[in-house]
Amino acid sequence: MIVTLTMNPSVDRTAQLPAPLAVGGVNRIAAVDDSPGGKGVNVARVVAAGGVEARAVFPAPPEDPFVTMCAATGVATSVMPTTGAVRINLTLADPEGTTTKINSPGPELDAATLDRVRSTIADLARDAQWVVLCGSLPRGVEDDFYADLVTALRPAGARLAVDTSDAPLAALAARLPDAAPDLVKPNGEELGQLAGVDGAELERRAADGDTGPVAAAARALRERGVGAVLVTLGGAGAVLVDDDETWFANAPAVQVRSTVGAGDSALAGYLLAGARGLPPRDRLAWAVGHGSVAASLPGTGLPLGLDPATFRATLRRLD
Ligand SMILES: O=P(O)(O)OC[C@@]1(O)O[C@H](CO)[C@@H](O)[C@@H]1O
Repeated sequence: MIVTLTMNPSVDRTAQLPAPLAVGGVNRIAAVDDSPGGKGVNVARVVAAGGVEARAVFPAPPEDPFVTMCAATGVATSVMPTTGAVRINLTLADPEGTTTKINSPGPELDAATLDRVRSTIADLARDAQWVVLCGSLPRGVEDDFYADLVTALRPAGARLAVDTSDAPLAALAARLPDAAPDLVKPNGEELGQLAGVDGAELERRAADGDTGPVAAAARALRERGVGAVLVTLGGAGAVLVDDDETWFANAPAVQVRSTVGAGDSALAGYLLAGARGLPPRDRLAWAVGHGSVAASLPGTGLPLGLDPATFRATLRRLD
């Protein structure tokens, strides 16, 4: 089983604009769609659709519309009861595939909810292959919540993945190697935050076809105890450092409609390939295959139940 934790789930509201966003102007919406989101919820949905048991853990009021939306997807959930309504994250999507995301802070969590989350995750970790800690931390949660969880869950034996950004990511980086996860899935900017280098420069170089600096930063993280590093670079492809191998995959040519959920789908693809015992190059091919299909779908569109025969990534070994 793969367990995901989403501390700050969201109703993902996608507003389709008929023309590119006019900042400072009046924008009219052509269509609106709501779907259940939050990184761990997305990962669990893709993993379950790929045929591997998954469970999404998140705090929410039991009567919140978000809980009903999640139930309708069929994904198994453990809802940690809270009182603050689940946030609404807005995506402004234009016809050229540019997405502007406006994420809300989310409701504050109290100490009792945090205790419940910790003990539920610790129980589930005993029977899980992976526990995946995902997304931003809402108010009331200390920045080192994920770093503490990695340390606390280590004896349970499940492998641990973290996909977060900004302050919680910086807190994790400051606690390496003691709080080193088995997998991190940064984008270029987040890799910079983790490795203490300029992430914008990593992204610029990768966009120019030079993935050497990304690979070097990812390898440096392995030297600080992180098991594997899956770096998603959008249209510039992806890099995986895993089992002492470094691989690059180009991004398959797709018409990009919305990148929301593409990174989560890539992470799920990696986990699905791993569940089949496939080696690093295939784990990266599956990651890129799932990520690129997600990017081709509107809103928080997820690749649910893909045929691996359709994956088109070109892979190159970098070491
Ligand atoms: O605010 P966070 O927790 O960093 O990210 C939340 C979010 O942007 O991540 C998912 C896409 O990765 C969306 O479903 C969701 O709206």
